Amino acid sequence: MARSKSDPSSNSAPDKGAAHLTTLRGQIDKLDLHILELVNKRASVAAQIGKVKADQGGDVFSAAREEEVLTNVLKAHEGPLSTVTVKAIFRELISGSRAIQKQQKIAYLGPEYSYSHLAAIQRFGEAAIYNRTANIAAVFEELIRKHADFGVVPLENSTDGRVVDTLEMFMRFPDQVKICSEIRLRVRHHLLANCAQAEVRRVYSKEQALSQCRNWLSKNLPNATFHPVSSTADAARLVQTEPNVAAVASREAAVRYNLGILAENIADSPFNETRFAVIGATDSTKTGADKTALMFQISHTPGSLADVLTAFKQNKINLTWIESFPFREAKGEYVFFVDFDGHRDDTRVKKVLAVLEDMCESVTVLGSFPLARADGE
Ligand SMILES: C=C(O[C@@H]1C=C(C(=O)O)C=C[C@H]1O)C(=O)O
Repeated sequence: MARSKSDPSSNSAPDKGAAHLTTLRGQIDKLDLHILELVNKRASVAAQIGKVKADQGGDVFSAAREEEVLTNVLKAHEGPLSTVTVKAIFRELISGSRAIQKQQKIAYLGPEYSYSHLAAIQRFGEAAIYNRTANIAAVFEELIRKHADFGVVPLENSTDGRVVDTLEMFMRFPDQVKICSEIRLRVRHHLLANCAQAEVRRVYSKEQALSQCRNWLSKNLPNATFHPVSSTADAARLVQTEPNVAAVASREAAVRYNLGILAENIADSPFNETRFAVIGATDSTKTGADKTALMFQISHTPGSLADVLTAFKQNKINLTWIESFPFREAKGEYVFFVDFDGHRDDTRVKKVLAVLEDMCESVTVLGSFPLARADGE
């Protein structure tokens, strides 16, 4: 159809707009090529670093150096991109740089898209190889047999507390694995299904996830029954196979199993976070903002725990976590797990460790590692 003079599409404003868009897109095309050149230059330098490490026998993954890289970048960052976006970009740049040196194999508690898998991807990015295992013990075993370079295991959840299976494995292999990094993952549970909410009769999820959403589920699905399964991702898989069922699982599980999200963020507590440990053959070098994880066993006598805690107090060391765990080999005795601020190379940490060596029946430094940022920070 021919355009008349009164046709608004014929006036010059849209033409100008279109021309402006072409100019701006031209700028983006140029910038993209420049970015591409720079990221590949960065990767070439990382490859050279890899050669130096191969000659000197250094590890490909350095949690301390990666923290330094991220701190430098975030300090300089002024927007307009969000911090989350910048972190995601650098996570993948670093992931690719590691893979150029040597592709890292990461063992995690499966199945795919479990929260352990999401935590592992948050730490190691898309360029790593991920090996899922059926249980937490197998993550440790994969590492000890050198089938994996690193393992990712859950330590504690803000709602459910400690993860017993992980602590038990540290007790079983006290000297064979070290914590080299920690990951804080915000756990966001969603209700996933391929039917309407009113049609849901059964809800599957991991026991802990069902318990973390208990109030929401009973209020919003009064006619449904709740069934614990081995993982949230497995629950999502089951939804594909049965009618009128839903799963409590992650957004990523919804994408993987092609399910709709009926309700978002259904956990009863708005803050739900799981802390994971990255385990490897060695721990991390000092960054200046570090934590140390320790496991110790004390005699079953009055005041022995108080004496240990006093040693921390006297050296002005802040404890960030403490858990007691029954020691299987001696009835009534306990093993304690503590996390505290500082690196094992710090003078005051060395002092407290020396005191503990004298006081305790056994002391194992599980590792020093950079303080994790909160998910999204
Ligand atoms: C390049 C290095 O190797 C790895 C990759 C890093 C990066 O891409 O910046 C940083 C630390 C290492 O995990 C390095 O050690 O500097």
